[in-house]
Amino acid sequence: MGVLLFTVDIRGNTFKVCLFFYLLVMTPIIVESKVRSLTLNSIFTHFPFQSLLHTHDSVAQRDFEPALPPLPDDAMEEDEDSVKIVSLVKTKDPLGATIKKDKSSGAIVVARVMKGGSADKSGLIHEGDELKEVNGVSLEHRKPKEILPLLACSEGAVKFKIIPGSTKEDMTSRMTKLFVRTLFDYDPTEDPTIPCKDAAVAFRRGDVLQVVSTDDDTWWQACHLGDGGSRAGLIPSKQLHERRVALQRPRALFGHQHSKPAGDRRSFRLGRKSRRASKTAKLRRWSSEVHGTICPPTYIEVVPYHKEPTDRHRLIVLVGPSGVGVNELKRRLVISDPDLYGVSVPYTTREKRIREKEGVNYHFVSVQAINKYGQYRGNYYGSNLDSVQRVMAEGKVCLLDVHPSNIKHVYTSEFKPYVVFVKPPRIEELRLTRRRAKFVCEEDCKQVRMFSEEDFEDMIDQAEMLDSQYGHLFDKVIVNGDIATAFRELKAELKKVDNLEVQWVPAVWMHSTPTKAWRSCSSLTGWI
Ligand SMILES: Nc1ncnc2c1ncn2[C@@H]1O[C@H](COP(=O)(O)OP(=O)(O)OP(=O)(O)O)[C@@H](O)[C@H]1O
Repeated sequence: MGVLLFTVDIRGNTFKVCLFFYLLVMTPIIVESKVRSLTLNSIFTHFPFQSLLHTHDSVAQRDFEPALPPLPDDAMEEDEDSVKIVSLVKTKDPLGATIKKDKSSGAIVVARVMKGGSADKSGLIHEGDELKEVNGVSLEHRKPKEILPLLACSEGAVKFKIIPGSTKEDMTSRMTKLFVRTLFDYDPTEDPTIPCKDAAVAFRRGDVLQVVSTDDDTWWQACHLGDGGSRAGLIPSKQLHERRVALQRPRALFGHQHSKPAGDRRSFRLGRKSRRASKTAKLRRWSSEVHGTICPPTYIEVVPYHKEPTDRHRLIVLVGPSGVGVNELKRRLVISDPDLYGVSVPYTTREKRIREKEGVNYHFVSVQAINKYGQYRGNYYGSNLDSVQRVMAEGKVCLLDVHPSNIKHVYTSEFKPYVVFVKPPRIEELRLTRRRAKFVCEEDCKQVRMFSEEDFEDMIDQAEMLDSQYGHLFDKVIVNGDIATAFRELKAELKKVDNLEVQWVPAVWMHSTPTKAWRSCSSLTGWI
């Protein structure tokens, strides 16, 4: 008896149907049942064999595929090749595409296909495709917002009648591999211009995103680091964010603000001397003038930095308004581990306070000696780079206290600065902690500083200004309310930074020229 062997391919699964086994098993049974005389015909009419033949026929006729709806009559009127019926199975995730009305033709077209979304994975829907129908409902003369409910209420398979766009490019070849750190907050729920809120990616300042497409001048596509391979979403392009900031200064748009809005303290300020109000207004005016002349921070390209055991520690830059506790935190760090932490003693033109020591807290110098450094509250502060290099060469973590405007001098691969912003807490907590601290400090025979209400207000005002002007430079914000808590948090953070195997640092530190992906992002430039 011959062996009949055939192989069929059902949706990629290979099923080998081997009649040999059927006959091998069945023949002895047939023999035992005294049906030697049965003809081949009777074998073929046997039920299991019939089922086998039926299966074969189904596979041969591809009966297993989902039934497509009948081609609509009017489809025949159009060029046969240009009409596509696409059936996508809808999961709880969105389809991952946005639509718009083409201004010239009035047609509904696919505006964007999100990388990794259902539409993208299907490979059947592309940017520029014209949507004619959804589940048999014509989209003619409909607005995009009328179409969304049609999609929302459809369950299971959603059927589209599509006229493929004329410019179908290979999307994968256009995908960029670009990592950026975001330098502003973005909350799509507060952005009325986003084409589709569900298709957007929210982020906080400092997040690292993988940008997968910069094709569109207005909306880029990106996903959070670690979400690689998952669905990308829309983020404002660099150009869009710059335009928005130019139109609506001085604060970042559509995002949470890191520093407390002035409203917190406004009630306190009412009735205070007008001198305070005019001082604050002056600071704000200066801030918006500065913002008016420079590009607002948007994104900075970052690359992974793999720290080798032989690499020097990164420079730790501590910034904050005067009196917030930068020196106190530095002092505690050095006491806690003098072999690990070292300081570069800064220079200042301000007066020496009681019990401050020359060469320990500061080098106290005249204005003439230091005026090349940055100005801050009427006093000059500065640090000497040689002394920073000396501390780092000793293999220590160098703690540097500078005004943020001077960070640019150490923003290099040599120092790889990690910037910590020490921020004051709310004014109520400032009053409580700083006044209580007086007694603790006195018992401990340490330097005591008396703060006035005006000092607290100044500290909070300055913190807001620093945050709005230099916030994009900050890697970490520590609120110095309770000193023990702030110190613990800072120490843990520095330890983490020192031990992290992979750190995302500005690409300019690692490459002398921007990467190919960054160059491809048209007008992306430095931000400082
Ligand atoms: N969280 C805190 N609770 C109570 N007292 C604090 C706290 N942080 C700092 N102080 C005290 O506040 C005073 C000012 O702190 P510090 O000198 O560290 O400020 P600074 O930020 O270095 O300011 P400057 O740059 O003007 O010297 C010190 O007496 C310090 O002990």
